[in-house]
Amino acid sequence: MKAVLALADGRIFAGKSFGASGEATGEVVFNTAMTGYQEVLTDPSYRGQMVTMTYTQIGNTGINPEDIESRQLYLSGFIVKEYHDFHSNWRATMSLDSYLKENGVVGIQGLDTRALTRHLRDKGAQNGIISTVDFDPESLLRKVRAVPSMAGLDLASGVSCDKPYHWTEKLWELGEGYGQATPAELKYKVVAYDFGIKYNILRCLVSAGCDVTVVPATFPAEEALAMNPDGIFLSNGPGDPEPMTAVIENIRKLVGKKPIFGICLGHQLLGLALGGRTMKLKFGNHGSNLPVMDLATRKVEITAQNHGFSVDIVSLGHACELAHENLNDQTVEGMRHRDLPIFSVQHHPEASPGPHDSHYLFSRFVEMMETNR
Ligand SMILES: NC(=O)CC[C@H](N)C(=O)O
Repeated sequence: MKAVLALADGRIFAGKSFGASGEATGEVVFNTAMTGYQEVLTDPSYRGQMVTMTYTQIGNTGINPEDIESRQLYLSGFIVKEYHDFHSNWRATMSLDSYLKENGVVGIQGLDTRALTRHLRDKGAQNGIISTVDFDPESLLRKVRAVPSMAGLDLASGVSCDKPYHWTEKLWELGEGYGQATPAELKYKVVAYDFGIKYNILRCLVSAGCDVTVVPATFPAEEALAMNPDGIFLSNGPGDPEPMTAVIENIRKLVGKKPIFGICLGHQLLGLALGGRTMKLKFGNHGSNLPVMDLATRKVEITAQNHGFSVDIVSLGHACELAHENLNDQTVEGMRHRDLPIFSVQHHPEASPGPHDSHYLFSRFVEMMETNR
């Protein structure tokens, strides 16, 4: 079946339908990861976006019940060069096509994703529409131009959990699967704010010895502090951090009270709570092969990233120093508070998908909690 992708600036790509049929809109971004499409599909930070993979063959490893990063698929469309229906993987239980169909995610394949990626790099990430029912350029452009821009959208509130819960699952190990932590292993009490948290962050925290209680985005700071945690964690999540004013105000009440570690949206929210500004990048960073320097050790790590916004470090004045730098676009990759036990990173140390170079950040958080007990 035929499918088309129309971008808001008028560029149209023709391809074939896979996954669910119908129509979907969202901000089109490209992801440079060569593996891990299942983790990409279930990353809540992609809510409101349609993802194109720059890797050309997608579907070969099928879908398995283990590599999921949240309870559902959040992205609104999936764009690939060559979809492979014949999967071969000892863990696979179904095909990517069936998975997308079952979850109502519209896909398009057989288009020139290299041309699409170059277009997004030149013109910037922008809204798009995938359709298997309407092929009229005028009508498609009318529909895509009615979609609100990602800048200014608070999308995190809709993906957070409803009530607090406890998480005890550890990292995956070959031959073992996901282990469960015993109470004796969990030495540091952590309250983790869920703005669209990825499961592997929770697993990394537990494997590092954290006793994790996940709380909704709106959970009052006073109640979090009443739980007397050793540290607070601020998660990743979708959308623009700036309109999340109530959340930012709440984080402000936690600053100076407990050690804080933030990842991605959590890092951006922390930047805003500390008085800084955030801005939208031209096309952001989405992939699992992005070089970052830890400025404390001068070591370069290859990281997983998925963001379209960035913290302006200058806007934070003297309060925070730059701790990590993105070596591709020189954007702020991490910051450290000069006086308080607070640090955060823009990339995803939990990977999933991606290399484990940055796992050490979870140990840094634990050390910080230990020193500030
Ligand atoms: N992965 C994330 O937390 C993404 C943060 C934010 N939505 C951005 O696009 O920059």
